[in-house]
Amino acid sequence: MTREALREHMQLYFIMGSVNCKEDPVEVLRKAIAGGITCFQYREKGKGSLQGHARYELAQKLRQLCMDAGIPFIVNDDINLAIEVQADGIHVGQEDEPAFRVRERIGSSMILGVSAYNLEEAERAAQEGADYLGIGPIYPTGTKEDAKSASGTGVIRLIHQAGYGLPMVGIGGIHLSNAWEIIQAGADGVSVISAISHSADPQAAASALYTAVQESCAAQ
Ligand SMILES: Cc1ncsc1CCOP(=O)(O)O
Ligand SMILES: C=C1C=NC(C)=NC1=N
Repeated sequence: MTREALREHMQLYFIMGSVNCKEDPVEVLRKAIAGGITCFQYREKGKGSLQGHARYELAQKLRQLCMDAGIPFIVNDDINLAIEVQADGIHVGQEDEPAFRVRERIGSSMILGVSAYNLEEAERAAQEGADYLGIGPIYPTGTKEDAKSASGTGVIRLIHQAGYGLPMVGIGGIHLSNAWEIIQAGADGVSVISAISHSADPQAAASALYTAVQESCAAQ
């Protein structure tokens, strides 16, 4: 996938695992896709997350939905699972395996996403061959227990101005009301968990977010 195609897919990047969903994760993803998400990450983490065969089974089902919809299916942290289900990509955080080692394992065909909290981490990720950056937490979030303190959109502006040219999304506490600020700061899109996964109507939530991002991009 070209960098520009990937940039397009970064517009509305939904992330979730069974822990983040009140109803069946497969149904939540189906509705989110119907609402217009442009990328999906399977992040099965935290208390009560699935392991072993159940984890693999769910990954396979979610991957099939993404394949049918033509959107990238990314796996968080679990490189073995990503390879096993032939995911389109893998996303790693700063406390996971170093990006350059992940790249060695997955080769150049898979998408490699890297989390960055500040300019220094973004710089290192760019040097180590990341295909896109996830910057955050931007706003306070209750979804990731060990999240660092919310940095605000300044760090997105800083990284955008550094001009690495990498597609990037903001993440952390992003909702309909603040999505425009992420784009205005220079990100190519927004990444959300609870704004969609906790919604009573994931399709409507995704659709409204997608429209907000589209309008913000047009205003840039
Ligand atoms: C995985 C992750 N990384 C930084 S914040 C976060 C959680 C984002 O969840 P939400 O969109 O519900 O705030
Ligand atoms: C922590 C994360 C930051 N950014 C993205 C896109 N995914 C993540 N899991």
